Amino acid sequence: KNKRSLKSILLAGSLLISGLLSAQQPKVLQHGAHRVGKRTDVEMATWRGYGMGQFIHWGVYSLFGGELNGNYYNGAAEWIRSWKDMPNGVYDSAYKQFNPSSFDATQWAKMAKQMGVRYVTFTTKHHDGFCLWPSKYTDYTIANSPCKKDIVKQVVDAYTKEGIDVYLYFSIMDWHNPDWRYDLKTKEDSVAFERFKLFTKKQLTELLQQYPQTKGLWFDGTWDNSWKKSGAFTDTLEQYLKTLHPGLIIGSRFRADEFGNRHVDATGVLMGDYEQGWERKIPKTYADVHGNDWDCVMTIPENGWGYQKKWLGHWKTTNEILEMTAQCVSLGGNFVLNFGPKPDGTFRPEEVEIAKEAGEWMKINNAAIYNCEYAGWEKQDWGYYTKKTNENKVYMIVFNVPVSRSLKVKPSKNTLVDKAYLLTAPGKTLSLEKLDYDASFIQLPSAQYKQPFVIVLETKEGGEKSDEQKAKT
Ligand SMILES: C[C@@H]1O/C(=N\OC(=O)Nc2ccccc2)[C@@H](O)[C@H](O)[C@@H]1O
Repeated sequence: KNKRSLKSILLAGSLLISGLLSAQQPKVLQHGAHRVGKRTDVEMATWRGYGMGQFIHWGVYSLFGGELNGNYYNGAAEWIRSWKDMPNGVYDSAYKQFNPSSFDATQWAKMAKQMGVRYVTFTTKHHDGFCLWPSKYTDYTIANSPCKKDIVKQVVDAYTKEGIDVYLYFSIMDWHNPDWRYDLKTKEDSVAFERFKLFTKKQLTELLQQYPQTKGLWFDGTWDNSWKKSGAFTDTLEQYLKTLHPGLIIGSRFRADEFGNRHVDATGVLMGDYEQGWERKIPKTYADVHGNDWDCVMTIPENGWGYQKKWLGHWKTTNEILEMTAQCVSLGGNFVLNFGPKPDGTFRPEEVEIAKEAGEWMKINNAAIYNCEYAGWEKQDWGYYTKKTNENKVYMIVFNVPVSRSLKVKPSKNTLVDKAYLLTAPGKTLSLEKLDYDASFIQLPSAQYKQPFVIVLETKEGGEKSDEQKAKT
């Protein structure tokens, strides 16, 4: 009798515990992702084909360039207001000196066009709360600086005129707004943050209404508890913005679900139109992107997005930047390079040089970057494959020529290479030496390969047998 009752107690206990555990795993989320898999509309297809983009961080922080009284801030220059050696009064009055005498949005847009970027993400308001457009909802804007110009409008108009799509960076975290909260611990916190959420909605509405050419919003400053506790609000706000601006593209850094998860909701689905977590890092393999759209945002120096008087450590060469671009496109993403204009509105000479050199390469080789996707072929040491979307063309972007000058090519299953030639010499077919069932060597003509270059592989179905067919022979 005792044994039986003990058994029934244990059984009841285990049912209770498993019930509680399963209660923590939500079956259906109210405020999680509303779509599984990639967006399939034309706006997102355009975004997917960009290949290369430009990021621009510009604002009051640019005045300091990471330095104050001869001392350098040991962090990202656009965070200098948070430096313990920066008296708030000094930073918060600095906007009265913001007067970029050499700012010329058309020049910026032409440099970007020459570089070959297809989209730009521009800082409308960074964490410091200073607005580069004349917002009606705060005095802390460009309208009350000596500059007075509507910088956002000039950038949107100039880049759009050059055929470069514009995305607006917006920081939710706003150090200047007294209603901003890092966390919601008290009733007062919640009352203030309700005001802050309304302020945020109003500013985003005015950005989309005043700059309707905008293709998307790049959100930042959404990692604090106050925002993570506002999952329902972020969901409602995202749906409101997309209703206000059909086709709008918003990445995964915006939303939180009702459990405070960001980027990926409690059921493991990405919230947002693309993964926005690849910041200064690139996925190693295609598996790492989990079938999502994504882009990588990258600084030229090791870190730091706003103008920095001194670039600490290593800054990337043009070839490194081209290789990162090829690497991102080869894994189905876009590569976005950041520029930090100086307070006067001009760029550092290193940035101008990189834009020029990258542009010279892109002018010749952009077929392997624009409207290309993951090819699914086995990666080889010589470089990266990209595949032209909706065409039987695979590109080899070659960075490392082996001493043998033989480049190994192993097409994906049931794909044959019909023809191979240098992108710059389509009339001269390259010889393909069959190695075994599924690989070939392309023998490069003897030459000095000083620059990365592209080989075009025209493909067709057939050829390589499947494993079970092989087994029969
Ligand atoms: C693009 C950068 O974005 C930021 N922060 O990004 C992140 O916090 N990134 C992040 C954090 C954790 C994981 C992955 C990315 C900003 O603070 C910075 O000033 C710059 O605007």
